[in-house]
Amino acid sequence: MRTKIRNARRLVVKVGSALVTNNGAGLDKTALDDWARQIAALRAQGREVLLVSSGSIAAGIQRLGWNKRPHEISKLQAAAAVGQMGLVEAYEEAFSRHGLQTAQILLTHEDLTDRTRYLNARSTLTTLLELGVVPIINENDTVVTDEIKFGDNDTLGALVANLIEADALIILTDQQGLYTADPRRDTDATLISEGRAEDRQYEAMAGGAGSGISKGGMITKIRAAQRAARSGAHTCIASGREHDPLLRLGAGEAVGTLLYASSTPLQARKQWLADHLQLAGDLIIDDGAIAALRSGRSLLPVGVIAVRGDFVRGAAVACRSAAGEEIARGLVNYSAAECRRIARKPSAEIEKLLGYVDEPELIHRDNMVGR
Ligand SMILES: Nc1ncnc2c1ncn2[C@@H]1O[C@H](COP(=O)(O)OP(=O)(O)O)[C@@H](O)[C@H]1O
Ligand SMILES: N[C@@H](CCC(=O)OP(=O)(O)O)C(=O)O
Repeated sequence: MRTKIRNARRLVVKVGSALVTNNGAGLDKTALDDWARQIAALRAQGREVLLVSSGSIAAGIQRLGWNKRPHEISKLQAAAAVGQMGLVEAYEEAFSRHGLQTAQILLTHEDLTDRTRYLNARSTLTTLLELGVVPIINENDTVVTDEIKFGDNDTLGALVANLIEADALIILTDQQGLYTADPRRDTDATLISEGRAEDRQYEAMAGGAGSGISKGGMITKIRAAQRAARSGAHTCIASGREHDPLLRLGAGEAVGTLLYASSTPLQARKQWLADHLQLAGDLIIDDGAIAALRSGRSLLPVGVIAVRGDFVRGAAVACRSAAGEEIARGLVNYSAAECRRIARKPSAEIEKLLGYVDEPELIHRDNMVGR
């Protein structure tokens, strides 16, 4: 089973507040340096890594000299804004020692539920990965209110894993992994080595957060594993305080708890697309495009003969033959008006025709499911 992590090419690593801030004592730069070293080594093995890091609120509270976590949301948001500065600065410094550039990404729930923003976030992240940059992701605490908060970064880690179709989500925390009960409360609790992410028995074992500075606890990690599994990503929960947890997991060592997904990323994505798509329009495609789609390739504007309906970037549309047969469906990268302007044209002309280029494909094969 651990070969699943050894073979993972694209990984999301999530580190929690307790680890990042050494239980609220301020940013633990030694720990940050250590993760940066391990992530640089994983990158050198040809893997792509994104880091979801908590710690802005805890770091801000410490920077502002407050001795306890405030209750007012606006004060927490202010602390997050102050702390985030220090957080990204520390990561930038740590990764630059290994010749790696970093990028700050702040996301809200709405960014990942709105189709257009979803595609924008996805293309920014994949472009950063192509450029060899390590994205450092956190929740955008400045603009969130209760209803649209992820609420914890375990959920954010899983949504990012879904967004960029990661092979694995590694959650580093202050325990060795998932125990049969909260080890802070039950000294007889034993470590679970592995199981199916979807197995409901784990929810009953998991309790809330272990310290005043963390939010989620183990239950949000179990739910994150269930969510990550929906796009075929396997989740590992392991201690960030151990020696080289990321490298050992990458080498296939049985560290922490592995909660594996039962379906492959491709099956999971196709299932998601098949279940979720409410069609907003049609792209009528020529015989060349039909052949391309049937052999699993992306749809390019040059193969589109006509556009029906009125839709926005990110909407679900059907790709049909001139006779009306549905060949595939997927999430379109351009609005209906833009599609009409670039239909029948080579992708190289998109910029000239629209004044900008989002993607060379009208529908990327990763966002498409054949009928
Ligand atoms: N079954 C369990 N196994 C392990 N830890 C658990 C369990 N139930 C609750 N916990 C608690 O979850 C804590 C980790 O979550 P949390 O405090 O939110 O950390 P993080 O900041 O890493 O997200 C542990 O310190 C532990 O006390
Ligand atoms: N955006 C917040 C997230 C807090 C949070 O989720 O904490 P944790 O449960 O430790 O991952 C911060 O950076 O402080």
